[in-house]
Amino acid sequence: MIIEAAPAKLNLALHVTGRRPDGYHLLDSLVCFAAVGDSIALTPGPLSLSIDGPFAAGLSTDDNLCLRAARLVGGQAAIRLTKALPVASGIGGGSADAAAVLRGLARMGHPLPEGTERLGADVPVCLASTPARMQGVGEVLTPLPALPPLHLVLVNPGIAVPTPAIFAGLRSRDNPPLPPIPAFADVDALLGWLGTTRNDLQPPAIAAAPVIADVLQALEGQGARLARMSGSGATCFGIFADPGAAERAAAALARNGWWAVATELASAPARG
Ligand SMILES: C[C@@](CO)(OP(=O)(O)O)[C@H](O)COP(=O)(O)OP(=O)(O)OC[C@H]1O[C@@H](n2ccc(N)nc2=O)[C@H](O)[C@@H]1O
Ligand SMILES: Nc1ncnc2c1ncn2[C@@H]1O[C@H](COP(=O)(O)OP(=O)(O)O)[C@@H](O)[C@H]1O
Repeated sequence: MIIEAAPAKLNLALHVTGRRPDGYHLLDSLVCFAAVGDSIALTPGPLSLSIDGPFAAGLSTDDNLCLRAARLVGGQAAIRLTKALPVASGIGGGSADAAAVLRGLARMGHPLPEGTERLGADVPVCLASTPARMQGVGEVLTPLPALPPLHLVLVNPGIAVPTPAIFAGLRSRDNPPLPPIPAFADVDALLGWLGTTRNDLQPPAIAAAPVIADVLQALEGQGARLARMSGSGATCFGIFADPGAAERAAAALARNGWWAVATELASAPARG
């Protein structure tokens, strides 16, 4: 059996810089991955999918990105998806799962295909699951040096936010790109740089789901040095000073009935 982790994707900064004629938006995003995520297990055999884990109930086994990824390369395997991330939540769960299936099938002899952004705009960046600048509609990737260690809390208030509706709610589609991304010497340097950036999808997401503003305020109230939404929401992240502060904040925010986890950055996926 082959096991692949599918780490949660975080857009630490996300600028929307334009729109293509087909309606897809041009992005400029600093993307990294957390040490929390879904898990994929592949066993050689006829193609099938089973799903377990805390968020399994939100998903269908028919039209699932795991199966679409396997079909793209003609992979034959029984796929078991353990769904630990909330669905449709701005942390790339479906894209991370599809990328993990492709990585696993590559280990079984199916080379990684071209054009994986057709499965989902976040699939290319999820294939490497290491820090990157993501541009184009998600397919233009520039790998970045390792980020400084981060003490993160991820919080989702339990509402699924549909990505197309959030893009449709943008007031401005031609925003400035990210400033140049330096190699960050430490977390203070990263926080200083992040302070000059935004998530352009945050205002339309808050308009659609005002509880996101409550989540951000609650993260700040727990001492987050930066609180921001990831992707099209509704998951938000906080960057804390140390692991203890992150653990205490996650425990306090979970008492609101929210999904809240303290975590770190992911290490690069194992190759095998
Ligand atoms: C916004 C981002 C930022 O990382 O993250 P999430 O909120 O999904 O995590 C991604 O670009 C989302 O990626 P993903 O969720 O894979 O998107 P897709 O399935 O390809 O597209 C869903 C829909 O979002 C819109 N979309 C997506 C990507 C993009 N660059 N421009 C868009 O306008 C389109 O309306 C598209 O039909
Ligand atoms: N394996 C999967 N995990 C999550 N969502 C999936 C999966 N397969 C298909 N989907 C569908 O993709 C949509 C986007 O989900 P997801 O990738 O979790 O969003 P986001 O990138 O915003 O976190 C959902 O509406 C969901 O029904």
